[in-house]
Amino acid sequence: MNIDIGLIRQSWALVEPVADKVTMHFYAKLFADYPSVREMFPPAMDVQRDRLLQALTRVVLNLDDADGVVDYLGQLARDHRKYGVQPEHYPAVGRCLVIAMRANAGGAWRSVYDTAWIDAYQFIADVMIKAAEQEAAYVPPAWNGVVVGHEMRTREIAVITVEPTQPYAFKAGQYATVQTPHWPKVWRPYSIANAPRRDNRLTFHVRVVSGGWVSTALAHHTRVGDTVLLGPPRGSLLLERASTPHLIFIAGGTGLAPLKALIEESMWLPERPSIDLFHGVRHHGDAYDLRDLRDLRTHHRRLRVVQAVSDEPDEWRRENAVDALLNHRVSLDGDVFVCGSPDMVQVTAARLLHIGVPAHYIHTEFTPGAPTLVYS
Ligand SMILES: NC(=O)C1=CN([C@@H]2O[C@H](COP(=O)(O)OP(=O)(O)OC[C@H]3O[C@@H](n4cnc5c(N)ncnc54)[C@H](O)[C@@H]3O)[C@@H](O)[C@H]2O)C=CC1
Repeated sequence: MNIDIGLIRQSWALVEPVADKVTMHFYAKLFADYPSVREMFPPAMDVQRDRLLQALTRVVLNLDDADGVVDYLGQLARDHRKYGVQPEHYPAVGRCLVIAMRANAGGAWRSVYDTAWIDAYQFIADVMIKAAEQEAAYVPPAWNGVVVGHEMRTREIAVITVEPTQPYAFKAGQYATVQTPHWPKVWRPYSIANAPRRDNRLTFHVRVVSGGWVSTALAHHTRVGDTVLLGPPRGSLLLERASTPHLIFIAGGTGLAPLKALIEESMWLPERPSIDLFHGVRHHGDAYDLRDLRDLRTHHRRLRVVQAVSDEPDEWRRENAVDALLNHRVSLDGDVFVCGSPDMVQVTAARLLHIGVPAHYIHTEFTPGAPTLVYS
């Protein structure tokens, strides 16, 4: 890696305080000079701008960990295949990025920064192009899926089953990004709520988020027989992270989805772990999956399911999932998997640490520095 890390960091420090302006400038320049690139992006660019910023920040901060940066860029490239990114797009992006940084550095930009960024960007582009090409040999950029099941479990939560038209290999606990024909180019991640099945089907738990384009389209404007696009499976909330015979699963709302997949997978293990699942919802009516969870219990004798209700005014015992765990005096002797909103995950992990659960027993999808997932 032939990059002057010192110059990159110096120049980044100049533009980081105005990073929002840099990204706006970058996209304006890119779309003005290369209009055909515009159609690869969604109509509203806010989420996309944040992603570019997160990615750049991460690369700049980690340049001295060459292996880590290469892994990260490779993943980024594989994720970008579904947007239709081609090798010829990279020089355009690199050129506009340098122009945008220079224009927003308040006159302090030096010509040596140009050279440093051209070298750094060449390295980034080489790694990404190679990673995308390697994967293209055996994995499609996206999968077509037919909706084969659509059930409104509450007014705001749909359970949707999709059958990809080609084999879709994933691990229990992973998520897929989903695009509906209602919102071309807009992708949102949803956890797959089942372990891999012979019928190749994937089930998603979709809660309508206020103002959420994809969640509204999927829940309210999608029917059996409609098609969606699926991105490749991602995520590391996997059962292989666990090492103990007793597992504790703490789910908030539709954060239940990946944990349910892990329960299904655990049923195939030669030595089934015992599992305590605490599912927190705000109101009784939000307990959208009780029937399926009861069904799972009849097949998994070592599974216990506790439904906790946190915001019901008439409930004598209002508790979230982690309160319920403590109230049930469960022995905290095993791996704990937590999934829900980013706040819920953070608060729950902090409480678990506080009550003495070792950090290496706590598993979440949100790792520091990783881009936050937006389920809307
Ligand atoms: N649909 C999916 O595939 C997945 C969804 N998620 C995320 O899970 C979340 C689910 O949201 P909803 O269903 O609306 O449920 P919600 O977040 O409104 O509430 C579910 C439960 O979590 C508790 N909770 C919420 N915030 C908390 C906090 N800061 N501290 C402690 N407890 C808290 C609530 O009291 C309630 O018991 C969303 O943020 C979604 O993005 C995460 C993974 C997968």
